[in-house]
Amino acid sequence: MEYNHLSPLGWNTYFENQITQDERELIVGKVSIENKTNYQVLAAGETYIAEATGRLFYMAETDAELPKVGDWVLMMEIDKGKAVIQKVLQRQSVISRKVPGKKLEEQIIATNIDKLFIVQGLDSNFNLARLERYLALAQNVEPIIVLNKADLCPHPEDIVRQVKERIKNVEIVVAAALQNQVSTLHPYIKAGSTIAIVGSSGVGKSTIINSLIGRPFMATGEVRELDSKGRHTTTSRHLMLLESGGVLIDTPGMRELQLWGDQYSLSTSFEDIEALSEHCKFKNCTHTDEKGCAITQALDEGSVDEAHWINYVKMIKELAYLETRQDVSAMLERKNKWKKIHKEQRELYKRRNI
Ligand SMILES: Nc1nc2c(ncn2[C@@H]2O[C@H](COP(=O)(O)OP(=O)(O)OP(=O)(O)O)[C@@H](O)[C@H]2O)c(=O)[nH]1
Ligand SMILES: [Zn+2]
Repeated sequence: MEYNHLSPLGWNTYFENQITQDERELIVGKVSIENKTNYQVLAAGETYIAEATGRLFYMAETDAELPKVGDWVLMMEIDKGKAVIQKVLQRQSVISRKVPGKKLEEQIIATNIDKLFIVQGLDSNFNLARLERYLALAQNVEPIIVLNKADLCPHPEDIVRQVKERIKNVEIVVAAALQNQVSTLHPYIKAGSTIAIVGSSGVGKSTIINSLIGRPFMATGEVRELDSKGRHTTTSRHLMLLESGGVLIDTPGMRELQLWGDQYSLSTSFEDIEALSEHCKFKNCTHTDEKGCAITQALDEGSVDEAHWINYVKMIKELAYLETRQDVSAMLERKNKWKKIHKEQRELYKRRNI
């Protein structure tokens, strides 16, 4: 395989099969930082500062189609260390949320992820409902719950038990990153696999990364040095290749995590409830006050936790709203876009006189 050298970064045949004969001359790279106006891209033995072509911007119907951290891109070198991104290869997985605020748009957190470390502190930050919400991000990736700051909790095993009672079939590890106790994470970090780290602000994501790589990760400095214009750019996601193998993606702490997806995103956190709902009398049961609802019956019997159910109903409502509105916004976007294209085409024809 002529792209063998890319496998430590997670390259595989899924991506290779997308490259046409004509595109074989282009440089393949992985987006490691997204800046305001450009990207840092890792390729064979070289780090590039790259911009997306105007065509790529023009063709993108939404921001989500533009290069994001974790993406495999095809580039053309224009100068030493500088390149232009021509194409984003189709993603194997996407972690995204709804943009904060009222807008109904997707915000991509990272792409082409194999595993997701969902971090929570074992201090006052610990919150089961929030864990259930973060698990909805893990589509097509393996989630691992990381309970950090074990040093601040007298009995971490009690919390682990609590999580296990509510969330089935998800691995849970305990860490104390400030004390460099992160060895519980090592088994998940393998050569060629990409892991994103998510969690609210202050749970210790950066401390975990620093402890894993054994030195402080000076992201801002590196970016300033690499930015061709020497500008101070605020970056929010960083992809790094570990010396021991494996790729880590750090993400900014999130204040609110609004969902972007469909009902299937709930199947990890609410596997038990979804299984029960098959026995509801009505197909469109909302599991609130219908007769013959298997879930409310289980609640009455005490076999389903009430807080777990309340969170399920809340999240399912949020997704249902999105599903009805998503179509509308997608349609509007497409419409505006086509209007723009038709207008430009007409102008082009006019200039060419055809
Ligand atoms: N006691 C204790 N404190 C920790 C631990 N891990 C991180 N901290 C502290 O928690 C605070 C936040 O840690 P960060 O690593 O900056 O958290 P973060 O998740 O990267 O935060 P954002 O960058 O805002 O998303 C810092 O003061 C850390 O020293 C831990 O295991 N135990
Ligand atoms: Zn029901």
